[in-house]
Amino acid sequence: MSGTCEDVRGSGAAPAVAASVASEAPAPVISVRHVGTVLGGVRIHKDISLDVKAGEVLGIIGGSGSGKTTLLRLMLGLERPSEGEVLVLGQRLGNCEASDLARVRHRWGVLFQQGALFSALTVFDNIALPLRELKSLPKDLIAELVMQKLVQVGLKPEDGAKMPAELSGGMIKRVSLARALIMDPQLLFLDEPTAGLDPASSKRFVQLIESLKREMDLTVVMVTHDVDTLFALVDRIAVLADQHLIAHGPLEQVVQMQHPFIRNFFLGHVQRCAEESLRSYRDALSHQDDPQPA
Ligand SMILES: Nc1ncnc2c1ncn2[C@@H]1O[C@H](COP(=O)(O)OP(=O)(O)OP(=O)(O)O)[C@@H](O)[C@H]1O
Repeated sequence: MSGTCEDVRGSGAAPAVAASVASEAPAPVISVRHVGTVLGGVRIHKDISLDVKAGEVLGIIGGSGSGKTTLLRLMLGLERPSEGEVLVLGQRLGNCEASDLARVRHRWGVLFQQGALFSALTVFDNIALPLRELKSLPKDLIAELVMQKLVQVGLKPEDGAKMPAELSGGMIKRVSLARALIMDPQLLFLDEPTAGLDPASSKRFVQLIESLKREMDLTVVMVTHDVDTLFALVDRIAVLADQHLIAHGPLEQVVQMQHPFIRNFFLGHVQRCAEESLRSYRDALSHQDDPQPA
């Protein structure tokens, strides 16, 4: 199996330089070390190792069934690795105490693919849920925080009274994002954030994620099939295929790799990844208005 981009870049460093760089580098926000996963007797991952650095957006791509969502679930402590270990925000997941897991979970937010809103609760109550679970905040403060988040994700305060069934696809995503961010997390996980949205809504939602990422200084891990979303947001990508991590590095380096999955995935898009094109694409996106939540 081919090495990662980072393996290749790191291999040329003189040992003394490598050691001093390593001692100065901040600890990664997420560290996946030699992880293997077997679910229901089926091997999903073999020897996966990757880091997520503070402040970056890591995109995870791979074919259907390649184990992207399972990797996300390992990072969320919802699955245990069969081999290796996963550390998130300094906490080793898998066999930690429930109270330690609960503490670290308060420091991340998750946007699930279908939004995962509770259909019997209003928008307000869906967003307030994580705050109410703390059982220590006064009602007035909860109301104020929920209203702030509604506005921050581009919704109106009066949308708080609506039921999920009354919302458009774009609004559902925004409510889910507000809930994911209500605890002001350091880390945000996004599973197919633009799935099911039309191109215009998808573009507006990506703009919103980009501006919130900057405002809140978030580290983001995102699974996506969508090339435009990747080009708009990610710093590095991790590519899963044949149970392995076949690439892990900056977007512009990974697109050049010759693995058949990578070639097919980026077919027709390689030129867009040239540094200048990428910069102007992102500039154009961040300068467009974001008027409607549609
Ligand atoms: N609990 C489980 N028990 C057995 N097999 C599982 C379980 N969860 C996932 N799998 C299998 O693991 C493989 C990877 O699933 P996963 O959902 O992680 O893939 P994915 O890359 O996210 O796919 P997609 O892009 O289609 O959503 C699939 O073959 C799936 O059927």
